[in-house]
Amino acid sequence: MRLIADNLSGERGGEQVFSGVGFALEAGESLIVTGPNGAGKSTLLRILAGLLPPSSGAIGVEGGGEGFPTVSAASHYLGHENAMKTALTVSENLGFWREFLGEPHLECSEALEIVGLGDIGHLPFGYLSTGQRRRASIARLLVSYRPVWLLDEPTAGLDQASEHQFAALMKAHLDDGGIIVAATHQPLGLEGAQTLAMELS
Ligand SMILES: Nc1ncnc2c1ncn2[C@@H]1O[C@H](COP(=O)(O)OP(=O)(O)OP(=O)(O)O)[C@@H](O)[C@H]1O
Repeated sequence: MRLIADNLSGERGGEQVFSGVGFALEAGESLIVTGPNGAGKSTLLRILAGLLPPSSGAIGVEGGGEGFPTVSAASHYLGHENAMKTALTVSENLGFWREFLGEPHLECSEALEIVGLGDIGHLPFGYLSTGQRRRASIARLLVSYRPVWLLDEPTAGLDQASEHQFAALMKAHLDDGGIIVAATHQPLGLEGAQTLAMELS
């Protein structure tokens, strides 16, 4: 599979935030997006995820087959918000996403074990600490399969051990032929990643 972005521009509130962004990622490759607050990293990820339209340019996947014909169909999007209901348990939240997203991959219990939350699946999501909430959201990447992971500051709130654990998960995804685009202010430990440094316009 190949993910291609060609000469993309993005705007918010009628103002151009970035222009001329292009890249191509093959299976197993990753792109780290850096830049100051407001440079447009989240805007770019939301455009890739299909949540916002580009103001110009094109994005697409090649080789996604019938299952993953577009970038949005092929992608998991992990935004700043964790997209979990605070009153439901961690397991109920993950179970919802597994069913809603389809392409079942790991069982919820397995995914929670992997992110170190195996003991607290029964707790309401709202009881979790900031880092535990992020880890539960990372488990969402594992319960349904998507070849492309779009990650917006994925390690925000994680302690060092969880950062290392997440780096290993990303590496496994890439070794498995996945593709990652991640916006970050912190090193993510992805060796050989392409980089895109966005600037304030
Ligand atoms: N809904 C909106 N309406 C108008 N302007 C917006 C909206 N959302 C974001 N912006 C503006 O778009 C610009 C880019 O924001 P964006 O969130 O993409 O930046 P970022 O690089 O991800 O920043 P950060 O590092 O703080 O997460 C900012 O100037 C922001 O104020």
